[in-house]
Amino acid sequence: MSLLVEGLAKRYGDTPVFGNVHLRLEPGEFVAVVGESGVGKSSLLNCLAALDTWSEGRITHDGTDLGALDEAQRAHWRRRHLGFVFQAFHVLPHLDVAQNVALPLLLLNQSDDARVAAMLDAVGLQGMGARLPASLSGGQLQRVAIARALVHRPAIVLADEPTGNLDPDTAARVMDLLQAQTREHGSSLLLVTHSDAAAGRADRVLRLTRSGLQRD
Ligand SMILES: Nc1ncnc2c1ncn2[C@@H]1O[C@H](COP(=O)(O)OP(=O)(O)OP(=O)(O)O)[C@@H](O)[C@H]1O
Repeated sequence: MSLLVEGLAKRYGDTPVFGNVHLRLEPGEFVAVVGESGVGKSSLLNCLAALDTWSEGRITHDGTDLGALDEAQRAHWRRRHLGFVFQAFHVLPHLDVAQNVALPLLLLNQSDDARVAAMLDAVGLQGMGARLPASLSGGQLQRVAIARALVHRPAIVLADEPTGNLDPDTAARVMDLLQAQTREHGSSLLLVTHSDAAAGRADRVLRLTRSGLQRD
């Protein structure tokens, strides 16, 4: 069930962003991607999530060539295999906490209130399911986002600067949680970060430059 990236290149129009990116993300592995601002880390993550297209190369997951899927098939692949955590949380403001966490299961026709409640417990938000996001702190919102990214037990969790908006203590607690939860579910975790503290927790740290992705 590894995610394999071979010779990936990304351009926006005629402007190259990165090229020659190779990566094998193994089940259960935690990889951090670091790199200068603007080098294309978020663009790479969007390619890995099949949210954006790439200019050259191949991404395969468990033998499925993501580039060969049409839009509907990509969406299906994302729903089934992927959890995504963003710096800006991206919880839906008009849904309550439990409804936000339940969303991936709903989209898979696998609604499971007990699983949602267990996930809220696991991230320390027990009893807060009926609260609206506007009434939560940044750390609490990021825990909602982590619960939502993991509730459907995805094989791959992609996290783009998930602690970027949090103070150091809250960031450390959110990272503890993200690591514990991905470990418990056997998910691979790919984390894009500017934080040395967050990167230092990873099994491997890779640096993205214009010419590829290398061990830091
Ligand atoms: N949709 C787009 N169209 C054109 N250029 C884009 C687009 N998205 C990003 N870029 C450019 O591609 C480059 C890489 O951007 P990206 O956000 O992936 O970098 P990053 O490494 O994640 O940066 P940061 O660490 O600051 O978040 C930047 O020069 C950015 O301006």
